Amino acid sequence: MGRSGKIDAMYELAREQYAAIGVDTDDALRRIGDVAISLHCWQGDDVGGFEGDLQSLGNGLAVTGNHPGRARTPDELRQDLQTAYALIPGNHRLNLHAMYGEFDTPVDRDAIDVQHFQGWIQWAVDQGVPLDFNPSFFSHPNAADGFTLAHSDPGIRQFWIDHGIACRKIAAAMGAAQGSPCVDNFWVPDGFKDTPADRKTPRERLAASLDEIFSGSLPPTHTIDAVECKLFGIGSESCVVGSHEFYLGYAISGNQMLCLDAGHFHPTEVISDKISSVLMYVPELLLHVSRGVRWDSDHVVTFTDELQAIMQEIVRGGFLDRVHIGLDFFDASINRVAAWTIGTRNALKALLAALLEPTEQLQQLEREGDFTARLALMEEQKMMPLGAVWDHYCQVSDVPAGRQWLDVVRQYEQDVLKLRSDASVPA
Ligand SMILES: C[C@H](O)[C@H](O)[C@@H](O)C(=O)CO
Ligand SMILES: [Mn+2]
Repeated sequence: MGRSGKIDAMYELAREQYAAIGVDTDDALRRIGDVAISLHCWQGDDVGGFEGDLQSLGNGLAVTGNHPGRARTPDELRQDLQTAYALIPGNHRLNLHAMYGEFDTPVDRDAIDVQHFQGWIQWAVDQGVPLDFNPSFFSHPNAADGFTLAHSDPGIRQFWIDHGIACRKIAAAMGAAQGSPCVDNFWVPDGFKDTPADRKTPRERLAASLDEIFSGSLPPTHTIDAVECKLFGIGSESCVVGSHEFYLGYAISGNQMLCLDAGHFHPTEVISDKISSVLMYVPELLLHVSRGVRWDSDHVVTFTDELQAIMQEIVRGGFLDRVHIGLDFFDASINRVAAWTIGTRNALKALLAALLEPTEQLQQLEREGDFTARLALMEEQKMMPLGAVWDHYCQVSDVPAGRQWLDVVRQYEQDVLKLRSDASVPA
């Protein structure tokens, strides 16, 4: 029997095994097929962007490593992304930062416009990859002292307000072109390295700036605003203006989507536990699925307990239609296409594992107070043949099952990535 036949046979056995505990694997596969994960463009070039002025990465973001093949142009980034999408089952999205526009001449952030994103919009339509968007409030001379929308200088604040307004218009144009809302996520780095004397006024300034940005009404069928909180960053260890409490309150009062990044809390604090609480008060949630190692280090997502818990919470709570799943990591020490592929495949594997749980049975046991059986069945679940269902999903999705995807990435590295050098950037 060939490999493909073996995958079919293993799936049939797995289907029986799951059916015996009341789980319909075909239904789980239908449901996962409807989930689009938003891949983050910034893994492909180490959060550099295409503004052409070689600003160093700042405002608490840091990428380490020098693996060959960083994308240097929008075309290279698109080619790399297409290589990754071809290795990931399902249809997914692209999360684009404003600094990744296509600029013939220098255009400052407050003056960017939809014309600078036409190449991306066309590519998204051609590829069937809907876009999400983010204003870029970092790596810019007007953010050099760590403050943007909460800056004490009204001129600097206005510059960033104009950037935020421009980005909402671009996101709405993307949503109109693709026929589905473009999630526009606001992460604002502002914060203090050392103990502030005044935490209140910067927060009032941030809220006022955001109010101005969000005052223009845009069709929710075109764009949905999200706001991303953070506990600390490099250089903002003592106080981040846009903290969790700040944005939870802001999103509830302004009806924005809240964004929870898995790396943005104390290392012992998990976002899986926050999902069901937050969704009682905000209509929708954006997740930045990331992996902090001791701090917000943005490691590639692996199949951790927390990743599994995040997906379990989404499925167990019936939240699949209210949670947007985005990725957020950047590792330049390994092949960047592999980083996307590993992280996205892991997110999907964890989601599939959650969809293959006997959720109703576990919740019934809990209602009855039978915590012994609940624990027993949760632990038995870990030995169920998830891998056989995953391989089948990859096979019917026409992407490599198992480790074969790595051969494709290695070949791409030889044929494409190793030929790139920073000394000869294509025009
Ligand atoms: C580049 C992204 O906007 C950034 O990672 C942001 O989402 C974040 O998480 C900052 O720590
Ligand atoms: Mn994030």
